Amino acid sequence: MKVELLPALTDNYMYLLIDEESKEAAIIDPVEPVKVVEAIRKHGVRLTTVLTTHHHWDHAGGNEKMVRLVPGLTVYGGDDRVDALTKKVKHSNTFKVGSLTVKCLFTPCHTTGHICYLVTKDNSTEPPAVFTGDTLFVAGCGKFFEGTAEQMYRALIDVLGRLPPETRIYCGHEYTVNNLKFARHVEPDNEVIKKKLAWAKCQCSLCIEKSVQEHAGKNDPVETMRSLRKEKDGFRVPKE
Ligand SMILES: C[C@@H](O)C(=O)SC[C@H](NC(=O)CC[C@H](N)C(=O)O)C(=O)NCC(=O)O
Repeated sequence: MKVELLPALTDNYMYLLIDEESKEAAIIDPVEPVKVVEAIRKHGVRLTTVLTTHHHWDHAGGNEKMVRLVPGLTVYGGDDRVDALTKKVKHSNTFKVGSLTVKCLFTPCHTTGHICYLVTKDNSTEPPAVFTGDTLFVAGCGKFFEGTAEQMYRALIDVLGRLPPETRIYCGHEYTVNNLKFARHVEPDNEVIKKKLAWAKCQCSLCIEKSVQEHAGKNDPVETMRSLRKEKDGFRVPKE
């Protein structure tokens, strides 16, 4: 299986899940459907499935447009409030996307109908993938908008915590640095947190640098600097 991360809005993530064997694909939380269409064209895949983690607008708000752009999609979700829902799922329900098996994990708390999707490939050594929406983030979890601490504990420890340790986790928002700063506040002497925070900050600046390098068409920071200076020298500030 292949997973392409598609950044959306300010800090959301959509994910394009591709079964390389059948070229069938699913999209998780397509809040920006036009970006999804561009990605499926780029990969030459057939999008058949929308996996909605929960009904909030920044996850399900693109569903109506998504089904207009790609007719015939099956839209999965665990809540009647999910836009364009065609198939309501419950805990442990399974279905296929090409040769991949998707298992629904009911993790109510952030919302009462929140579903995480566990994806495995049969007869393969590939590690599973789980799409956790707003239940689990890197170093944190979602707010308890419609649930209790008991429910979040169950979701994180009893459901997601029992997945094989090699499972790859794909969460719904980028909150890593803020979450780790809070973790450092809670455990100021924890060296693992300090190291992870330094790593996360570094990743953020690398991402920024990477997009600037892409703009400049260079893969070296000094060459990028040279190119940007030259570009700015000739830049006409647009009238607005
Ligand atoms: C309704 C929809 O917007 C959400 O539920 S988003 C998930 C939610 N995020 C926030 O409240 C914003 C947090 C802030 N911008 C940040 O960077 O941390 C959430 O559940 N956040 C978890 C948290 O720990 O804040």
